[in-house]
Amino acid sequence: MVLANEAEARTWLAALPSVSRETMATLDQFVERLRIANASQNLVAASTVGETMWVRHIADSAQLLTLFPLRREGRWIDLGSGPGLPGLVIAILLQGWSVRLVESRRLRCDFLRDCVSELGLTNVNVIEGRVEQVAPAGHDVISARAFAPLSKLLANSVHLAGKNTRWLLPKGRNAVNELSSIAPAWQRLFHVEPSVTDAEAGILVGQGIVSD
Ligand SMILES: C[S@@+](CC[C@H](N)C(=O)[O-])C[C@H]1O[C@@H](n2cnc3c(N)ncnc32)[C@H](O)[C@@H]1O
Repeated sequence: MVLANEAEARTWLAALPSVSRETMATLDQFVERLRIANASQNLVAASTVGETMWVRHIADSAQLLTLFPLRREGRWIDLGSGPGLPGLVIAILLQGWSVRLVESRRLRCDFLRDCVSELGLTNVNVIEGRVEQVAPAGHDVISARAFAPLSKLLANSVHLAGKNTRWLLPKGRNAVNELSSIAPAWQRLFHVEPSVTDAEAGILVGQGIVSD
């Protein structure tokens, strides 16, 4: 199944477990802030701002929740969040979870902090800095969209993972190639799931770490 347009994306999202009318309203607020901010800083591709924001960004982020057994609480970290994709969308959808957004660019962090405050989110921590410098800590989920090539991503973030960590890595049309580029021991931890927003795109889903 691939979402064909904005109306389908909204309907699909509204049918996810625990997505209330209030949640949809908060997502609408986020989309509006993204549209406005994109006029002054390049947060998302301009071609996606008019007609495909819900498919390309909101549903594309939210689909990560369908790829593992969801608990009520947990610790999620999103690497290279940019304007909060997927991390801020996840924080809106999973208000029982603690969500950390790591982003190195100050202006983007300003946008994230403004959104957190305007949307009244209490479960988000914006970390302004580089992923590789975040203090070692365990997380239940690590996500990263369009952040870094897979081998570099893993090398720079393994200190944030443990044996139970779920990796959720949207990799677009290059998912299979990227997976084949890493060491076999790491490859065995991952598989590719299809994306609901692009028939040719894949999401790398992994579990745990390779210990030496
Ligand atoms: C291509 S953008 C993707 C943003 C967002 N994940 C998305 O899908 O729209 C990559 C983001 O990662 C950030 N970034 C790059 N290297 C980083 C690092 N080492 N630590 C933290 N953020 C980084 C960039 O500033 C940029 O906002």
